[in-house]
Formats: sequence, C-alpha cells, structure tokens
Amino acid sequence: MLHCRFSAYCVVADESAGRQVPIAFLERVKDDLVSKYGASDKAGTNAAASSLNKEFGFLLLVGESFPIRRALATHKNASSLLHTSIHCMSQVEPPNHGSLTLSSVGFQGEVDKPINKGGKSSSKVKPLLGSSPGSLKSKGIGKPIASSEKKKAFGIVERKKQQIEAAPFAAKSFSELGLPLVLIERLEKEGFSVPTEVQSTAVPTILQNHDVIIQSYTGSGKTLAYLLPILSSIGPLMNKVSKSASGGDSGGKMGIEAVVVAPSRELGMQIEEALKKNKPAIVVGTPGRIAELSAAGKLRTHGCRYLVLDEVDELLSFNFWEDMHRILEHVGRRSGADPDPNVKRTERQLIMVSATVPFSVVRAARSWGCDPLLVQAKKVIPLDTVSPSAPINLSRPSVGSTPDPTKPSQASVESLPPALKHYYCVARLQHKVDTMRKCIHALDAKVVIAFMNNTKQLKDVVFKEACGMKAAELHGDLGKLARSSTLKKFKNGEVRVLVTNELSARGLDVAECDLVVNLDLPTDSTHYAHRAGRTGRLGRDGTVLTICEESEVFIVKKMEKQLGVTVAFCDFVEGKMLVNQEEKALSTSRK
Ligand SMILES: Nc1ncnc2c1ncn2[C@@H]1O[C@H](COP(=O)(O)OP(=O)(O)OP(=O)(O)O)[C@@H](O)[C@H]1O
Repeated sequence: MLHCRFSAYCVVADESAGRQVPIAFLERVKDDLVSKYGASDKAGTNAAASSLNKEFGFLLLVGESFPIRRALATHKNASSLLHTSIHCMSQVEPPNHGSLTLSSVGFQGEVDKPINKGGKSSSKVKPLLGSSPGSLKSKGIGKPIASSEKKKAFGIVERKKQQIEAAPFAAKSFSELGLPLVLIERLEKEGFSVPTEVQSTAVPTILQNHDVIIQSYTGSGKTLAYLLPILSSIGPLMNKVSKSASGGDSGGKMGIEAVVVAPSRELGMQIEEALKKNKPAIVVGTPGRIAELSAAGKLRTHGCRYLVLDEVDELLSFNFWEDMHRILEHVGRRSGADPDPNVKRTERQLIMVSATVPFSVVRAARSWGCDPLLVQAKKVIPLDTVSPSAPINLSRPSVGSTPDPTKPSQASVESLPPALKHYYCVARLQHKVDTMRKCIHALDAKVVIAFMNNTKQLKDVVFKEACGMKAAELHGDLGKLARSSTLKKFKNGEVRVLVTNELSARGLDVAECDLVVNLDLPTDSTHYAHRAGRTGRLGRDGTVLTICEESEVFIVKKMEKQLGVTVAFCDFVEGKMLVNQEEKALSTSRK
C-alpha cells in the first residue's frame, strides 16, 4: 500500500486555486483511490477526500501517487492537466504507470537528468537572451547562477543601464527549455507540447536562478511559466545545480520549498492540522492565510527556496501590506542579504507575476529582489534599465509625464491578448441587460462573462434571468461549494452567462469564453485589462463589450487611450451588431 500514503506534497490554501477543483473531481479522486486500493484503504481515502472537500482549500495529496499533478494543480491553470492525469492514474500502476508521480520521477531513486543546467545534454538548449551563445556567455547569461555574488560576478550589475533586447525566443518544444525529461514527457502526454512565448523566455531564466518579474498579457500561460522551473527544481527533480544554488540542503529535506502567494479571499478552512501532519513542498495561499500560519509558527518557511507573488500588483495594495511584509521577511532569505546566524535560512528566489506591472512593482522588485530581470514574451531586461517614464505596460502615466495620444501605448501589446476586439455601446441603466442579450445573439456568443460592480444588482440580473438565457451568479457572498458548482456548470455549458464581479476578474481561466461584457464600468484601465483578459485566452478570438450610459462615454474613451486599443462604438439592430466605422477609423488613426 505504498502508494496510499497520504503524505502531503502540496497544500492549496488559495481560493482561486480551489475554485478550479470541482467537487465532482474530488469525488472521482476518492472513488479512484477506493477502487484502486480496495476497501481496506477506504478510511484513508475518505480522510483524504474529506480534507479535499473542506472548501477545496485543502488538498494534501499524495506523496507517492499524485504529487506532480497535484503540484501543477495548485494553481488555476493546471486544472486541465490535472483532470486528464486522473484518467491516466487509473490505467496503470505506479511506479511505472505513466502518470507523473514522485516515484515515477525518481523521488526515492535516481533523479532524471535535466537536459540543461550545464550538463552534457545541454547542447539542445537555446541561449536565453537572444544573439549568439558566445556573446551571452561572455556576459554571464546562460549559466546557472548560485548566489547574488555570482550574479554580480557574471556581470549583470555591470550591465545596469544596458537594455538587452532578446532576439525572438519562441521555443518549439518544452525540451528546448532545460526542463527535466520526465516533466517534458508528462507535459506532452497531457497535450502541452509547445511552450508559449512567455514560457519560452521565463523558464530558462528562472532555471538560472534569477529573480524575475514575469509580465505578459492575460491568458498567455504565466502560471506554468513559473511552475515548471519550480517543479523541476524541487523534490525528486532537484538537481545538483539547484542544490548548490540554494546553498546545499535547503533547510530540511522536503520542507516547504516554494510559497506561492495569490490575492484572493482567505479560506475559512483550517489547514493547521494538515500542516502538522504533513510536510508540503509547495504552499499556495492568500497573504492573510500564509502570514497568519507563519506568525503562529505553523508554517515554517525559512528554508523556502522560491517565493512567487502572483498578481503582484494586487498584492502590493494597501490591504495586503502587513501580511506581505511578514511573508517577505519570513520566506527564505532575501538574496544577497546578510545571513542571520541565529536563523538558518535559505536564499530564496523571488518571482513576481502579473499582466499589469505598474512602476510600483518595479520598485518593489528592486528592493526585495537581487538584480531582478523583467521577463516578457520575447525579451529579458535588467530591471535597472526600466524607468518610471517608460512604463513597461499598463502602469498609470507617471507624475509629470503626459501620454501622447497619437502614439500607441505599450499597454495593449503587453497586457491584453492581441486578438481581442473591444467595443462599447450606450444604453440606459434599465436597458443594459437587454443590450447584452442582443449582443450575445448578434455574436452568437456561447460562453459569456458579464461583470458588474454591485452584488445586489448582480443578483437581480440573474434572478430575473432578464437576459433570457441561462445565467448564474458568482461572487464572494456565495459559499465555496456554491461557487464551485456554478463554475462547473459554466464550464460544462449548462450556464451560458456568468454574472460576476471583480472576484473573477483575475485568474479565472475558462478557455472557451468568447465574450466579456462590462455591464458596469471597471474602476480603471488595469481592472479593464484583467476583466477583458477572461476572453481571448491563449490565442483564441474574443470580444469585449462595455455597455455604458451616455455620461460615462468619456471614461471609456479615457481607458481606450490608456490601454492603447481601439474601443469602437457599436449598436445592435435587427439582430446584428453595427460598428460605427467612422469612429473606428478615427480611433484607428489616433493610434
Ligand atoms: N504551453 C501551453 N500549451 C497549451 N496550453 C497552455 C500552455 N501553457 C498554458 N496553457 C493553458 O493556457 C491557459 C492560460 O494560462 P494561464 O492561466 O497561466 O495564463 P495567465 O497568463 O496566467 O493569465 P492571467 O494573467 O489571466 O492569469 C490555461 O488554461 C493553461 O492551462
């Protein structure tokens, strides 16, 4: 019964992650375990399932049988990988059962050799930062870097003001990125064969131990961009380079090695008990929950090697400051900081992630990280070269700088999926829902997310089913079970229109979503970008319609400028969407 040991590999304490694990899936896990290991283990499986069921915030699975897909499942985007993994699991027996498990990747045995990391097999790996390998090597890029001193020795600091424009680096397969073979094979088996652009750039950079900000448009695959290098460097896949980079044994074998912080509502669930019994390698949590557990001494993160701040611009908001401060102080040791002889700490690697990176994030990365790099789809830039007057994307215009409306801002290019189409139309408050209905019919949209600001009004919209089609509400007032069941219905097509609020603006990944409607205006262009980014994910087509009142048109125009996109006026007549070409032309000529 080796494979029934429920040793923890990963704890999810994050609502957004939990949302992605529907109850039916948990039931399947339970059934799967029972049928696989027999009645004698039912108690064990029930225990596991019930901890899963606890608000989905749980999940401690499973030392031997589940770990990597669990780890992948710790975050929103890995849910598809996770679902298919379950199928594989029931087909073959571990340890050679084909699914990605600790034992299958050599947790207790030999570790698969990574393709990169300076080993002989690294010849396949492309250089990281464009141009020729030789020139990069001479600059110290492309080599593993173990510590801040080494980073400096390699000349990164010396290149302070120099912007490195990477040649387009679009790997055609994951094997070009320096990941362990077993992970690549598993990814390919699950249908992930070509890395996205940001993954192509971020994975090798993180594998080389740089502190980074990953900035790329919504739906471009940022989650795997940081998860893959972490997964390949912890537990069974930890290789010599990682070990030396972390200064040897990272403060306790199989202790917490990565903390992923994401800004969503805290879970009400209790995970202390689980943490006591188990020793997770990856912890995903909200700032409040992680800080609370850390302060109570229930989450020991001094030996942690990775600190990921997902949706970092949100995490920097005032609400989170106190908790974030604690996390930054207690998760590993800041690279280059003087080690405190009283506390054995591991040097940590800081990874910040968002589609929207205002300059405050750059500032924060500079003070919390060590020579951080900005990683975007096709380039890697030392952060020192980014100035407030040259925002890297959607940052609000800095004080004293006047945006030039004749020039397209970088915002659209870097924060919003390029294929998105943006429209607005004017309607009175009481006609907004009807306008949305017309739009859905005109575009024949199948999977629609409608954003509102006020929960009560949101409920009214759904209650009246005024849009004449199956709608459901999703907001923080609902219990977590209700939320997950709504999401499940939305994902499987039972619900066509999901009426929601800011809760869903970040992170919600429903690939098929083809229309986003702003029934209420977002508070600013950053919020617009995250809402809009729920559609057009990973290169798919998507449309965003903002329905505003006459008095609000100027706000749409302002956001249009800030975002650097065309938001064309449209109307709905006789079942068709009419776009004001004149305005569109005007708008385009402005860009
Ligand atoms: N290489 C890949 N091949 C195929 N699908 C991928 C790949 N990488 C990621 N995906 C899928 O693309 C979707 C979007 O990924 P993800 O949620 O990480 O985007 P994101 O950039 O973090 O978006 P957001 O900024 O909105 O959070 C997910 O469903 C994910 O599983």
